[in-house]
Amino acid sequence: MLRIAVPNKGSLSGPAAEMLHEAGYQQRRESKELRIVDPTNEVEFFYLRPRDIAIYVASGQLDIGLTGRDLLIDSGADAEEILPLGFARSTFRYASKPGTISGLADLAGKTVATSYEGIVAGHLADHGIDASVVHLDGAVETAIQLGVAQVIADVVETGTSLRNAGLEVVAEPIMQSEAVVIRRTGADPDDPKVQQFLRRLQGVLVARTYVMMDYDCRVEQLEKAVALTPGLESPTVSPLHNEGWVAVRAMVPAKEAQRIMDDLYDIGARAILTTAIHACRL
Ligand SMILES: Nc1ncnc2c1ncn2[C@@H]1O[C@H](COP(=O)(O)OP(=O)(O)OP(=O)(O)O)[C@@H](O)[C@H]1O
Ligand SMILES: O=P(O)(O)OC[C@H]1O[C@H](OP(=O)(O)OP(=O)(O)O)[C@H](O)[C@@H]1O
Ligand SMILES: [Mg+2]
Repeated sequence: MLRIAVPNKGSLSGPAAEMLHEAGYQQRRESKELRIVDPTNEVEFFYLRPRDIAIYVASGQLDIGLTGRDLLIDSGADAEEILPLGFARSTFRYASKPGTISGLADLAGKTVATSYEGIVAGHLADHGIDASVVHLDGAVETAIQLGVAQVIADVVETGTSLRNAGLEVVAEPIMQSEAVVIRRTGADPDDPKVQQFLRRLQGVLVARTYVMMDYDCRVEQLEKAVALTPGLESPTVSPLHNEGWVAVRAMVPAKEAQRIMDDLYDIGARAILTTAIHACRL
């Protein structure tokens, strides 16, 4: 049975459960459940604090985990990222009151408040900056106003929290984060159960990012049309009853679908339609 760690709270937990559900796995019915078994898929899910997931996975008791890249790095645990999941995207940045810090070097001698001490201490050391780090559990944006620190380092998504606290970002982002699948460093990369789990999640990612496009076009326009819709391998082309016409079917990135439909129309393709993909194995 594959043992998987899933975030039980916070920004990662809802989208992680949704993705696992889309991949065909049973998920817990209520938020107090800490462990469920999905017997059909031979998987056991452990609902753990997002911060603890890398530590559990590194210990070897759980095969894989879903967590944030920033949390993985912050933990310093002996675990590695094997698949990015495309949700909970954020940057991790320094911020301070406008006009107080102009670049990384100005952090020397200052106090930086953060919930991610591991990332920040590592970043400061890498840049040879001697600054103090104070650990806070959350709401770190308030630390400056209350005099605990002159600088904060925190997750930034829309920037609303910083703006509301009257702060601005300082220097380049420390890192880009998103939800990721992790496993213990050095674990067997060919474990068939893990591979099957990853294929299922990849299927969800493809279903979320691609649509199926169908259209009819004249044989003379086929090469131009296929250049617009190359598909993942190669498009399916079938003859139509009307001589001189073919039907084409290919997967296209959902974000580009409208532009591709316009371009296909311009070269004479007709009956252009898209349909959602619900599941996929590449
Ligand atoms: N606003 C956000 N947008 C995107 N990702 C976020 C956001 N806030 C936190 N994250 C991500 O969520 C993970 C942290 O999860 P965690 O549950 O510890 O904190 P949280 O989501 O802030 O929840 P809480 O603070 O309520 O406990 C990190 O990977 C972080 O990058
Ligand atoms: O750039 P934004 O879109 O504003 O998002 C970033 C904010 O979201 C998270 O906070 P959360 O609400 O989880 O509270 P916390 O600080 O207690 O973790 C994070 O710690 C930032 O404060
Ligand atoms: Mg938070």
